[in-house]
Amino acid sequence: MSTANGYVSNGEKRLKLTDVDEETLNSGAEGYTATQVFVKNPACVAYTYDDTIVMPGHISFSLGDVDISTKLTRNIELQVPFVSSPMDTVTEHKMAITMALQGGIGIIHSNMKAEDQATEVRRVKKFKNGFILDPVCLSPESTLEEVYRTKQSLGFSSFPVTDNGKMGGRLVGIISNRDTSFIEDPSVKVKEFMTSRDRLACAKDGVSLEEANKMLKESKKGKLPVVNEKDELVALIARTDLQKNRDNPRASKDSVNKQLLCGASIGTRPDDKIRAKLLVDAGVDVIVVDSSQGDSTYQIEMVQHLKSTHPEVDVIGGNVVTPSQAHHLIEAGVDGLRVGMGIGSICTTQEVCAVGRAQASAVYHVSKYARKFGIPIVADGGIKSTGHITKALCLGAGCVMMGSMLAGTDEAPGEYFYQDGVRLKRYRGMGSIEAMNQGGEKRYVWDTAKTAVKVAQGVSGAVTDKGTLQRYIPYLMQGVRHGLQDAGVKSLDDAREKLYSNRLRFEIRSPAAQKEGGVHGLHSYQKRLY
Ligand SMILES: NC(=O)C1=CN([C@@H]2O[C@H](COP(=O)(O)OP(=O)(O)OC[C@H]3O[C@@H](n4cnc5c(N)ncnc54)[C@H](O)[C@@H]3O)[C@@H](O)[C@H]2O)C=CC1
Ligand SMILES: O=c1[nH]c(=O)c2[nH+]cn([C@@H]3O[C@H](COP(=O)(O)O)[C@@H](O)[C@H]3O)c2[nH]1
Ligand SMILES: [K+]
Repeated sequence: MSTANGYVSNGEKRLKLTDVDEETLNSGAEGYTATQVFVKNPACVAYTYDDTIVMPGHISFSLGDVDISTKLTRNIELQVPFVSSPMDTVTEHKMAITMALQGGIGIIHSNMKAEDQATEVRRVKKFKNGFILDPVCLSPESTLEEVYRTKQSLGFSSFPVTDNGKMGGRLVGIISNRDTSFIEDPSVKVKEFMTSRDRLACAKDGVSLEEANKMLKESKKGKLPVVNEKDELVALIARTDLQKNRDNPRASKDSVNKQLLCGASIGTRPDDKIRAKLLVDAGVDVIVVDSSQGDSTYQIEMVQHLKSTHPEVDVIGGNVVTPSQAHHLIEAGVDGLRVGMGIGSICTTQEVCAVGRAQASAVYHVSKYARKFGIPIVADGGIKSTGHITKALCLGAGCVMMGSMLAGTDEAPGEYFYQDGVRLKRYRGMGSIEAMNQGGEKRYVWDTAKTAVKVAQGVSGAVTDKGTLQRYIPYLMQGVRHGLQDAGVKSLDDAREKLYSNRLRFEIRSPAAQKEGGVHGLHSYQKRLY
């Protein structure tokens, strides 16, 4: 398909894009350009996702042809435009691994010691599909009672046994259900009933997944320990994992070592330079400098430091919501920008500080400005549905960052709990009192008055169980593909091309129209997402 002068040649047929005359096109009958909605805006109103709606376009391609690959930063490309937020109830290594396997990326939060955050990054970078790199181990001196307790709390039944009871110790045996089924005395030691090393089939460090698979088939066992030349345990391979972990062709990987991509956030205190160094040593691919108001000398100085000290690592600055804020961070050298202030589901910033911006306006204005410098935008927060993601992408964002959408999945930190019969997980703002207390004093020691009052800019709550990301992310992707196809948009480049040439059209919905766009008038209904 080729485009010229607003005309599209589609095979033999030469279609004018909207198939209507100029007068109709300019009358509002075909919706409005983004400039009309967001720039020539006499009422000085800012809009967000729910206010806006995208006009349908012409579909000349199949759903499967919709390409949602994108750029996160100047140098990082992703197959899927989804980023998990650096929040302590959203992104630790499990979330980051799954996000990267699904083609997106996770940003490990910084509400923990710098060394621990670096360990989380290392776990993502060292991840190998099908290889469990941190299996829970037992010692030969553990008792049957301990085995039962560990089984019960973790939900799995096989454990490697090492001389020191830890990962990396010398492998001395393995315990599975079969070993424990006929023993009654809870004080019996593991060494008495384990399957000992001499009866175990083990793989050598460096084994490929295919070779391991073959060995598991031959041994007819459920687990295959991997050991190094000193017979120390380096990994465990589980048959059940192999079955579900088919290689993911979309996975986000670095070009050098083909390891999963991983991001991490830091703050703007002097100590954060040390944190950044540890993260870089752990192999982090992108650092997000995390502030609610990113246009500060603190952040500019931090961005300059990162770009001069670790030029190989991309830096995302923010958060910003205006072109002038963006300009300062672009000048400082950022490779990407994070957009959104006070619009997150757990945010109270606009209430508490009176500063921020409605998100659709923020995304449109900052994307349009940063594009001149080749800087992609992450639309951060306020995403409640696949429709919101599609709108963010149609307004110029390269990616969306999500908190509440991804909290409450199996891969998010924390345990599920029940409240009023509903299965929930905790989700809280990083500016909530609870999160600030967890983070220790780092944020307040800067206030010289010892009596400084902590002002919350977020709340602490819970979200419902969404199950595993392995199903949820494909659902989100497919929803976005449907939306883009309906808008007549074949890729994210195509979306931007149409946005800035006024061929992508929008309208503002009245409050009644927004109601109409949702489910209405039913006595009761069930909402199943997929
Ligand atoms: N996107 C959003 O709308 C919001 C996000 N948040 C999240 O909450 C967390 C905390 O955000 P913030 O409170 O903005 O953290 P922050 O650490 O950037 O800022 C807190 C305070 O410390 C000051 N400060 C920062 N660096 C300094 C330095 N080197 N010397 C002296 N003072 C310094 C700042 O000016 C500010 O007053 C982040 O995870 C952020 O993403 C919080 C509120 C809104
Ligand atoms: O005002 C705020 N107070 C907070 O305590 C807070 N914690 C996180 N964030 C921001 O919200 C984003 C996630 O928003 P969603 O849950 O809507 O996806 C995140 O990605 C952040 O940008 C906060 N904003
Ligand atoms: K909010």
